Amino acid sequence: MDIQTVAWWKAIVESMNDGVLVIDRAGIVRTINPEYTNITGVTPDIIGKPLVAYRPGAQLPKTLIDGESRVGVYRKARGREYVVDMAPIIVDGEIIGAVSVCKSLNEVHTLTQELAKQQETVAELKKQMRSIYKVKYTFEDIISQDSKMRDLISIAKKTALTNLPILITGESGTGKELFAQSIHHTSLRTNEPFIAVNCSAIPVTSIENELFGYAEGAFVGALQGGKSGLFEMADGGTLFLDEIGDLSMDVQAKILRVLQEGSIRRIGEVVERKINVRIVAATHRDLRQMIAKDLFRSELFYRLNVVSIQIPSLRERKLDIPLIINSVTPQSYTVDEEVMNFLTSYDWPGNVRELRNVIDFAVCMTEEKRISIQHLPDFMRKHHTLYADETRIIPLHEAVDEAEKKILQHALQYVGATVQERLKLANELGISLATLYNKMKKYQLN
Ligand SMILES: Nc1ncnc2c1ncn2[C@@H]1O[C@H](COP(=O)(O)OP(=O)(O)OP(=O)(O)O)[C@@H](O)[C@H]1O
Repeated sequence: MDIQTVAWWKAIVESMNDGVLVIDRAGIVRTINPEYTNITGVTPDIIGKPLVAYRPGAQLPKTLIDGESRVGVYRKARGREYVVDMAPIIVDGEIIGAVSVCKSLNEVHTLTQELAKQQETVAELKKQMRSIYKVKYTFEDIISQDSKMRDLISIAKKTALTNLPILITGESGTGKELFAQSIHHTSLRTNEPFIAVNCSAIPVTSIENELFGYAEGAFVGALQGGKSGLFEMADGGTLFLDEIGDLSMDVQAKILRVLQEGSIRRIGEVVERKINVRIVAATHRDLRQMIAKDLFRSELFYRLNVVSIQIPSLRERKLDIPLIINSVTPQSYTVDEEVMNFLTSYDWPGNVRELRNVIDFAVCMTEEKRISIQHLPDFMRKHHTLYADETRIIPLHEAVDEAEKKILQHALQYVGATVQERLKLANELGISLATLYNKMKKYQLN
């Protein structure tokens, strides 16, 4: 080696952040760098002397004999702690020396402390995430004295403790999410996240990104570092897939795959990520009918419908109406008997949600802490005049409108939003598709 090359290698070794000591084939120390002195306290006067004479416990000379590398050897000398990696230096198949590279344990301690700090931050963030995704409702919040509802609550409580998928069906506002939250609360996953996804509210173009996440650069506008999806966020907890009947066949197939494999693949990524998620799905649609029309995958239905909870509409459990009214009305308020009777006989297309809204509104309107018919929303007062007072003569067109609205409201609950389904409904109703859309607009039905 010429002088320039030797100077070059010396400069490299001296600039290293790890301590370096090199011995030749005879076990004589040929070089050490300043960091070696920093870490071990051994000064450069060792150079040119046999290592074992200076450091009797040194293992580096063994490397000369067996040619084996030694990694992470712990050493403590002169009150200093460090770890050493040792390797033979081989040229043309012959061991011509050995090198020892050491790292101070102070640095390792600092890194360990830094790691522990980061782990604490991750644990704290996880805790915060759990509190964000904590459920609000429990089974105690489900108000009902209906025997069918009591049976459903009992089934839900029992199955909550398992990992079985649950499918909750029922009209809008019947309490599907209330059941889903209560199930999570009672389950062993209660301290893990409850993630609710309204499948009908997420645009078709982003539903897959939201559910499965994506890798960096998966598409234009993808976040740096990629993004985890809702399945990943719910890991360890419960994923509530609300309005599952509104998902395209394509997305249904992908969800089915996730459930079968127990793992997800972010969009644009090839690695599979294991997930442990309990699925509770809900819909107001008749999935069996959708299967018959090739709008829902039967394999997914059977996978989700392991436990089936079919919540009856409020009009099918009228006894619950006064109970719910009383629970929503503040204690110091009274409700006129006329109001109670009228609300109990009403059909409640929006179920418990609509009933709660009507009472909240009436409580706001009354000034004497007494709810009478006049405090109900306009559309209900109209309905009351139409139906409650049978002796009163009302314009026929108002009665016809009201009846028409009720029929449409009811029918629309059971059909999807596609043109084909609406056309089929229009045919069943004996009107054209255009007339159906006009009437939906007139009565503000979606
Ligand atoms: N049996 C019940 N007792 C008390 N409150 C109820 C009951 N059922 C529903 N509610 C209340 O009614 C509202 C609507 O309930 P929830 O959101 O669970 O209905 P949903 O069936 O999931 O509706 P959607 O299909 O429109 O999403 C909530 O405020 C919920 O607390």
